[in-house]
Amino acid sequence: MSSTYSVAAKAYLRDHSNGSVGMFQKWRPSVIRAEATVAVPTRKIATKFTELSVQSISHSDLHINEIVKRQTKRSFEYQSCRKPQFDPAFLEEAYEQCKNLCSEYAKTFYLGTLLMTKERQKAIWAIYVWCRRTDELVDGPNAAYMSSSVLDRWEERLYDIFNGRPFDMLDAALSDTVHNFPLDIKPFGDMIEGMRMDTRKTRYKNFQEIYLYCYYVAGTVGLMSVPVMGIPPESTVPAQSIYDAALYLGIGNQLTNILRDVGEDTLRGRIYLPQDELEQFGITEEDVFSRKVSDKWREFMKMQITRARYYFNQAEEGASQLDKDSRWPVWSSLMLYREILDAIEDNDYDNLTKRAYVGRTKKLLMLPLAYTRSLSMSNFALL
Ligand SMILES: CC(C)=CCC/C(C)=C/CC/C(C)=C/CC/C(C)=C/[C@@H]1[C@@H](COP(=O)(O)OP(=O)(O)O)[C@]1(C)CC/C=C(\C)CC/C=C(\C)CCC=C(C)C
Repeated sequence: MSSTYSVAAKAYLRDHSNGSVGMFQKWRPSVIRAEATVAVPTRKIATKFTELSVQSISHSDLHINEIVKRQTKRSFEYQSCRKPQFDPAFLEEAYEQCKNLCSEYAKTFYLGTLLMTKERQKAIWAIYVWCRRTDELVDGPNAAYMSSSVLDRWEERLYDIFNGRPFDMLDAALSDTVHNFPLDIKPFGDMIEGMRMDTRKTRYKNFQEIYLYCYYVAGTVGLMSVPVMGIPPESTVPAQSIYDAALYLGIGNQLTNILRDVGEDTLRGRIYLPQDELEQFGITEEDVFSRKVSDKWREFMKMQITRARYYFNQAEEGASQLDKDSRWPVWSSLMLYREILDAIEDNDYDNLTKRAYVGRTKKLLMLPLAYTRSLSMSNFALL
């Protein structure tokens, strides 16, 4: 299917806020839902205190291998045959808007994208904007209007994007992107599923449930990014391990995000921490809601920080396997987010009343450091 967007269509897309759904094949995530119990062996890492489970959902349960296969296809005629034909000026403006949103909301990351090729930059900006808009549905100023039908409609729009029938200008940029790069729809759909989970759930029984949530809302970003960032032909490691690393970077980022925002989340009645582990440390929900930093809390946090660092370490090797022009933003994101964990330690583990942050100067100093890291290509076998 192809479609041409004229200036009139452009205006229509901008102004028409209730576009029809059109024909589409309903996409449904095939991965397990949070409530499902999955019998897979739990991997553990030893910490100073005790063993810590690090992964209790296997990537095959999340169907990652199938996504990798589809995204590493050498030819992707299945997409190019449906490539929408947009008016070039319209498309240029669409990408320009994505670029502006990205530079406004994610300054450091935006800076990191500047070394990438033009095509890749545009694609990452378009993906970024779609992810941000998805997140805003549940976390943004209009979150009060959130309902399952809003997410259903967003999912229909996702299908339309992949079918070359975008609803608005920003969707059109992504529609072009998914036809320029071998991007599979599943990680996008899984992110929407993560937003659904967020609206239903305010407690997480164990790390398995947290891991699933982190996969949905952030691991998916890693999976979306790899086909755009590219794996160079000289890479000797299996694509699957690079995708695993990308997913782990998302998990590490999201775990860090959660640890940074514990206090803020309690104000919304939410605790994104494993209840069984809180219990093991003798911490009750009331303790969390009273926002008092006790020694028990500090010990608990040390463990959680160790686990988040584990994921960043797992991601490092993969970051060095990406195309060299794409490594800088990845290293910046990795180093910057990991630094937030140090900031929580510097606050003596008070993430209940304080928000750990990395100052502007530190952020700026990190950019050349990340650049240096991005110059080296790893020779190590992964994972
Ligand atoms: C290079 C790079 C970082 C590319 C990713 C660009 C991209 C498409 C980002 C989208 C991020 C986004 C808006 C996700 C929506 C869900 C969400 C809010 C997730 C949290 C992000 C940060 O949120 P926020 O902006 O609110 O944070 P602050 O409050 O401003 O601190 C997350 C924590 C998830 C972020 C996850 C990633 C960026 C995944 C990174 C993984 C890769 C780019 C793969 C790299 C490949 C290898 C092989 C390691």
